Amino acid sequence: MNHITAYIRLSLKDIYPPEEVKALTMLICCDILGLDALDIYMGKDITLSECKQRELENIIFRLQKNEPIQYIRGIAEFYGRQFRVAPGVLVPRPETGELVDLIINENPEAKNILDIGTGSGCISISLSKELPNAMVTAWDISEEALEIARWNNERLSGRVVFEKQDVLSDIVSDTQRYDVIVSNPPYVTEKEKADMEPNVLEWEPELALFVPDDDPLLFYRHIVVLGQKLLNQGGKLYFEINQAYGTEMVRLLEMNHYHNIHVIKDLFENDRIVTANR
Ligand SMILES: C[S@@+](CC[C@H](N)C(=O)[O-])C[C@H]1O[C@@H](n2cnc3c(N)ncnc32)[C@H](O)[C@@H]1O
Repeated sequence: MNHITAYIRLSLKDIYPPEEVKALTMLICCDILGLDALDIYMGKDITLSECKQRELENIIFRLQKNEPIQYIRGIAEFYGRQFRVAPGVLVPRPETGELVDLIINENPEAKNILDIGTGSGCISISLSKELPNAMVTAWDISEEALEIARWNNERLSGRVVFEKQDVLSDIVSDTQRYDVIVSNPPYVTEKEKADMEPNVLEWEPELALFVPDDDPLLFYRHIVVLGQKLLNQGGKLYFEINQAYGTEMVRLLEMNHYHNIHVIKDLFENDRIVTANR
């Protein structure tokens, strides 16, 4: 092991699990400092320039404060592309990539798609890239998120139209009709805060994460009602959900006259996606 990897591992070993320390070490050395992966594996001793040494110390300092590596880099990988991220938007998760994959496979001919709560734009931009015939609209309440999403859309040559909309408001202005509505809305209850990792709790935006304990389906309740107005007949809803509420989601959709309701498990065997037709 060279002295750079030894320094990184020693600095992080009390904060992150061993596998994560290994992954972070490679990412810092290769993707951020630009060192050669083979040199690192071979344990070749490398001397950093003064500027790179300072950069390394800054990264370690931020990681020790639990800042997500994606915010430190300003980049998160999602569905094969790099999205700009900053503390104003949620870091896209791999489970959300499964949602995108499902929509692409099931709706190759979709013409109009709406993404509610777009954050970095990871879902909407991926869909607009992968489904070139679809017009994609994306809403968020946060100006900060919309600014980052627009930036990602431009850099990735997406074709998404972004709108500031509060989905909880009764006067959502939209005359368009959609084949698909997708949403990964806030779904973590306040009581679940106790089980959350500090890199999420202390750094990611509350607005993107939390719902009241006494109304965990707050966003879904509004979106299923909206779906009855905005979806074409036979159009489809796709939700990412809190794993604790699969059964309640099915009941909510049944009560609102949706059919063909499916709950799909994620890579970790948790209820994570719900789909239904209008
Ligand atoms: C869980 S994040 C999802 C972000 C992104 N779609 C993703 O999957 O990574 C939820 C998003 O909903 C937005 N949001 C919160 N309240 C909202 C509201 N009332 N109306 C519209 N968007 C809202 C947040 O700003 C945040 O970007």
